[in-house]
Amino acid sequence: MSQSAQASQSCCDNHAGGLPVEEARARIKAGIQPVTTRERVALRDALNRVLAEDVHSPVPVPAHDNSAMDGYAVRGQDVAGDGATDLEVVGRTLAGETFDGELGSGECIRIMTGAPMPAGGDTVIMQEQADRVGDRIRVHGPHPSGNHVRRAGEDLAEGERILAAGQRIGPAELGVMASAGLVEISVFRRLRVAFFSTGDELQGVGQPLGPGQIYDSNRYTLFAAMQRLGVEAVDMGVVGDDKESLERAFREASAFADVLVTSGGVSVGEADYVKDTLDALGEVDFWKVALRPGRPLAYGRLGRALFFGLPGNPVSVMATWYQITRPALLHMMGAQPEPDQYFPVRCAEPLRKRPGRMEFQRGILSWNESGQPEVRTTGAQGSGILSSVSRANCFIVLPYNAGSVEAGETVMVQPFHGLM
Ligand SMILES: Nc1nc2c(c(=O)[nH]1)N[C@H]1C(S)=C(S)[C@@H](COP(=O)(O)OP(=O)(O)OC[C@H]3O[C@@H](n4cnc5c(N)ncnc54)[C@H](O)[C@@H]3O)O[C@H]1N2
Ligand code: MOO
Repeated sequence: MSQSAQASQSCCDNHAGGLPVEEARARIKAGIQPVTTRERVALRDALNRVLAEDVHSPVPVPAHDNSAMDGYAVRGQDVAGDGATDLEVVGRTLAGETFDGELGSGECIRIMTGAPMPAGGDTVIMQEQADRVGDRIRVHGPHPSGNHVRRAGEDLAEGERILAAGQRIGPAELGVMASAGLVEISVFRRLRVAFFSTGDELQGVGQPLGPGQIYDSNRYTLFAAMQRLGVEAVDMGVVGDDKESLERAFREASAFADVLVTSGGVSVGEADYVKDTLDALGEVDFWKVALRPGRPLAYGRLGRALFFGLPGNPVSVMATWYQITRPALLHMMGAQPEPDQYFPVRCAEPLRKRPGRMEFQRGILSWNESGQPEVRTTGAQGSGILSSVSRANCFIVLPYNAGSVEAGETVMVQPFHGLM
């Protein structure tokens, strides 16, 4: 069994507790057409975008054989033997210059890191290993031929594929394309993702809280997660807990957005109209996933837009975003699937869990005093305790049928690194 399969071990026989997480993901993926529209963008505008085609290097990188050290470029055969060798310094090359001429027997040049190798020279001796007296150096051998030389094309050969279509562009990808001298690249268009919070109790930051009110944090979490993902996030604010307001907002979003993400109002309470509104104006594909926190998630379509109705609890928003919505959006963006990142690690503390749902508890992964990796809980795991996520650096992923965990047992963790 793969680690991810272990992490998500077989669920319930019926789906009364909600659809298994893998099934929810697979169903969503099967119904999504990835975007195909391409556009050319300048390198710096490509951060977080998805490559629409393979990228090849038009030049070798590095462009020429060059020195990896500050020192002296020599002919390898001159310094291959044991014992001392005296060489005459016949020139000097800094990075950005070239040596005009060819090294003869018994000759060397002063060379700096990054400077092209002189014709005839194939080996570099670090200056710490050479004694300079006037125009001569004395070195003690042997020095292997080719030492401290970086070969032309050793990073990228001319014509080599640097990156593949579907790859997401981060700092390293931007840098490697710049190293090949690329100016513009072809990427898929950005997804436009509308989002709003529902709830009459919600107040915006900067406003005093009235009786029974709370600050709206979900729009901040979602905005940040969308920025990180590289979609165009359109904030539609807070929509009241009434059918008319919801219908108006749903219609508005479906007219311009590829995806609508809402938070709150998807449970069974008396002001929970999100699922019914989706049913009335679009179609509900499924409601309820067997994960915790976040079970009442509603998924479906609203015209041409995908719809994710995330539960209102702040931690449920984060769990459902990272486990369900984000992978779906990546697929829709044209991105290659990310490798599963679940790792077994010793759990240093007991964890409370009831069988039935796959749980994404918040953990702190670290090295203990004995030099072993271990995970600890962030403490209370209520779905309203958002600080449990900000204190964590991983999800502790507990399978459906698992019960509580004893200290010392092995659990699967999914690090936030690269995810959040
Ligand atoms: N009788 C039942 N009650 C509940 C069930 C259930 O199965 N039966 N499920 C619980 C679970 S699990 C969840 S999760 C929540 C989800 O409910 P909703 O999606 O309808 O969310 P709300 O009721 O609107 O809000 C829940 C909670 O979160 C707070 N909230 C909402 N929006 C925001 C926001 N933008 N920023 C910060 N906090 C927010 C809200 O005030 C509530 O406290 O239902 C359980 N109930
Ligand atoms: O499934 Mo809910 O998100 O536990 O609070």
